[in-house]
Amino acid sequence: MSPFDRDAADELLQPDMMGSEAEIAFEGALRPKSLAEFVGQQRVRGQLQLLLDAATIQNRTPDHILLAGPPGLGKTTLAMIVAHESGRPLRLSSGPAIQHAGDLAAVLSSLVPGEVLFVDEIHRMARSAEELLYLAMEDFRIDIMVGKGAGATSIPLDLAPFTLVGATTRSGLLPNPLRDRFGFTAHLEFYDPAELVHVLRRAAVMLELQIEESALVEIAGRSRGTPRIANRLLRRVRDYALVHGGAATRDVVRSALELYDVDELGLDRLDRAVMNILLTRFAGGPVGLNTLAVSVGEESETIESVVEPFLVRIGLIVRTPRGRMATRAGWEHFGLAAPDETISRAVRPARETARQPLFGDEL
Ligand SMILES: Nc1ncnc2c1ncn2[C@@H]1O[C@H](COP(=O)(O)OP(=O)(O)OP(=O)(O)O)[C@@H](O)[C@H]1O
Repeated sequence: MSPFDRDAADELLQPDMMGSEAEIAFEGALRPKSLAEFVGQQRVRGQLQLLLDAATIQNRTPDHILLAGPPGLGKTTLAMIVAHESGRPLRLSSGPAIQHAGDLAAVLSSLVPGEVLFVDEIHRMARSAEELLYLAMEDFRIDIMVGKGAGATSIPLDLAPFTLVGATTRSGLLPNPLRDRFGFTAHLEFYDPAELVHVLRRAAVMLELQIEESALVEIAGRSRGTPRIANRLLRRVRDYALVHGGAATRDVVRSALELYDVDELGLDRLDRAVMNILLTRFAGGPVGLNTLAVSVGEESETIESVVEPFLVRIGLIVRTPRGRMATRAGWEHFGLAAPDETISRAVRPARETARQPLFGDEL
């Protein structure tokens, strides 16, 4: 088997793939309800808290918020927290569901005063709807077009004040006029293993699973910095411990995750395919993102929003002005010798980070 093969891990490690109904229900139950309960993202939490407190003092709706970052890092959860903490109702929608200006007009005109409108994948909303949103965000007003051609007229419609919370994995795709209308943009970062251990410990309690601390650290190190994946791996470990009738120890975690081909760094089939092409066909790069995407038969959006941020973060590739390049650690992870001029980057030491004091005061 080539080091680039193995695909059983795919379903477990895809942060943008939702699982079974049971998993969705589990995710829902796990969502923290307040900023204080939300693990990690200390900076974003502080910024959001200030924004919400200021709105409360002034007795107005909080400013519009854009949440940007890879899938599974907690954007939906934060939107729910914004509504919960400010005591306002929440309406859920998504960019792909808004394919016409009329779809958005229907949602906006039915909002109650102060409602929080969450639009997931906002970069996938139709252009015509985006334009309608500019005025709505700025003045709480929309112009509805009636009729066609020369006889068309626009009827202004006042809206209830609302807070838009947009989520995107591709903030670069949002047109500037839309981006500029958000009072605050939060960039969510991948989680450190210590933070994931905290997320996992909370989930283990909900699953009524007895699990050793070292086992949590082991799962955290393989979770791609993503709480959704950490929780998903924990469920598989729970199954394994249940079937084999033992406590969830570090060895049990290793055996369970080996069964699912989740390697020590948490790489999946697509990561391996990208690394394979980069190392073997392009001699480690530099190579452009689109070329990589075409070579592995995947959308460049997926490579850019899911694969690349993770590979860069763990130090297997770097972005250079001429394209993406494999690092020395990237070559070595696949058991290949790096050319002399290769850039050195340490693989982000998942376990070592986790051995440091686990939680700061903010957790
Ligand atoms: N900071 C956190 N603390 C605890 N649990 C978290 C945290 N962030 C995310 N989770 C958990 O991870 C799961 C996924 O989170 P969520 O759905 O909010 O991610 P998302 O960024 O909206 O993903 P997507 O972009 O795919 O919709 C949820 O079960 C949530 O409870």
